[in-house]
Amino acid sequence: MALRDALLRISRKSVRNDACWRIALQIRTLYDSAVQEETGLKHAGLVKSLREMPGPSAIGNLIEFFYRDGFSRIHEIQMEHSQKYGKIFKSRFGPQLVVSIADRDLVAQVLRAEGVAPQRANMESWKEYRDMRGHTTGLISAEADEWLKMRSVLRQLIMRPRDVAVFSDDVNEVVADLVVKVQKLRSQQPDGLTVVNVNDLFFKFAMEGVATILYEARLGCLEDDIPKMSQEYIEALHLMFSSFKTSMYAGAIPKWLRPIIPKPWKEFCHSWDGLFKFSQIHIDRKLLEIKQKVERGEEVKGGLLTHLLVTKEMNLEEIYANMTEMLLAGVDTTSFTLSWSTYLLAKHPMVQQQIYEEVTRVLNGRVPTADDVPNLPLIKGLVKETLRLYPVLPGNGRITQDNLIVGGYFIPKGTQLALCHYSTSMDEETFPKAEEFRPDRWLRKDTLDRVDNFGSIPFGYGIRSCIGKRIAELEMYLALTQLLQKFCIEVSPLTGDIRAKTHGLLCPAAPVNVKFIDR
Ligand code: HEM
Repeated sequence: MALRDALLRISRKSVRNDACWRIALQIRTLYDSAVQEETGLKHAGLVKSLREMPGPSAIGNLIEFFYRDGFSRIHEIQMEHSQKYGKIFKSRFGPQLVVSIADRDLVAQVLRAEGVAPQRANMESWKEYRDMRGHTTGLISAEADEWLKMRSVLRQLIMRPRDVAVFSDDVNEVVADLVVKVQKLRSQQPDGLTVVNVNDLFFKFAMEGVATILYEARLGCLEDDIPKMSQEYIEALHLMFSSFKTSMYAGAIPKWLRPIIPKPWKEFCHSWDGLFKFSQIHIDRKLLEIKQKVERGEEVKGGLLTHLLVTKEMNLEEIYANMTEMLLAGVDTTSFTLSWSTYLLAKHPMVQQQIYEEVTRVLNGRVPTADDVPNLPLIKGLVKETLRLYPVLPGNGRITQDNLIVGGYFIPKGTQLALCHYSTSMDEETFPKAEEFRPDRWLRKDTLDRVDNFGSIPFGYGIRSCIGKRIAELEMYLALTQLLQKFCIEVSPLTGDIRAKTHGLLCPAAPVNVKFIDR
């Protein structure tokens, strides 16, 4: 497959020498005929069909998920099934057939072959809610041209590290509040050191951090008295995730059953109402501010939201929808990763010391900025390694837009794929001693030592990958660096070994309680 990718990338421009170009063309022609032969092989029965693909039975799956609470063990089931059935297997969920791919190279093949507007999954319930309320779809739920248009606008603004570097000072203000909050919370405990359920704190930090960038506003989530509106939003967000299963059922339960089982759909709509309302209030407020400035003849300057409102590259409904979806996507993902990072640091004091020494050497006590990040490879390694061990999205979906041959199977257009990132992250071949927490495995000593990225792609890959990756990274790098500068992080006796569970996202199955001891 590497050959296939290399051949597809060959262009007249990239091969200047005529002789080389002719050879390249000949190889490509040979390859094309091999592919045709492969397609022929399918007809001759040599490429296997989906019917021949192994996988658990539909009834087995039903028992696993509904009776044995498989929804909270999706990552473990992924591992079990890939060990039992191989790197590519099929599962049936009611009428839905899903082909799971748990091999680094096959995942790479699928993602590299994507077209201009890849489709992630069936988002019917999200679309239905939006149609019902007259909202448009945002990046997560949009497809095709509608998605492409919004994605082209947003990718110009937040996809590169230098795009988000301008938010460094704003994020640092939030980090300063986080540090104060750590001090306050630990002082309320008998030992004066422990922060109980650190995820609660990181949730508020992540919400405050991402809102500072998205809405250019502070929400007050880290204050002692959280403003009512922010509190309501937090509740709506919790409802969305705590009722994850119900939200899933909301999509899975056919419409005609809703009068008999109304709760899931009602809760689903109720939490979305809260999320949209919150975004609208903040966006309308900014819009009014801009209008007043224009009326007064003042210059309008600002960040992401101001840019979108002033340039009108998206209409107001699209801005509402995207801000709502980005805020939703940016809070739990970031906070779970921060919780896992602190848990891992607390559990591995030697590793923590190594990272602390890097931070001290590079910064010499100064507050870090985005410009310092390239000089803090172990901080980057810490985040990468955390996301390898605990990818918040343990799997990702795609609906194939062409017929594909993957792993010797013919996969027709329109098939739902599940890319098993958790399994590939734990593959010993790509990551020796995969169970171990080793941020230094990500240091690029030389090219031979580099870990192949497709083994661990927690933000996805390519045109439909996470649009908030750089924002999340900036928040996490700045927060972890400053926490390490200020505190030695230790496990509290209240916390034993914590397993991961899936609750929509991969999260700690028990509260993470850690001690923050002044350095
Ligand atoms: C640790 C933090 C995060 C992780 C691990 C993460 C991971 C992901 C993944 C795996 C996807 C799916 C990519 C694909 O289908 O290939 C995704 C999509 C997305 N993420 Fe994130 N994310 C994080 C933080 C954020 C933040 C902070 C934001 C917003 C500021 C955000 C906004 C989005 C959006 C809007 C999409 C949909 C993109 C599209 O369909 O075009 N994410 N994220």
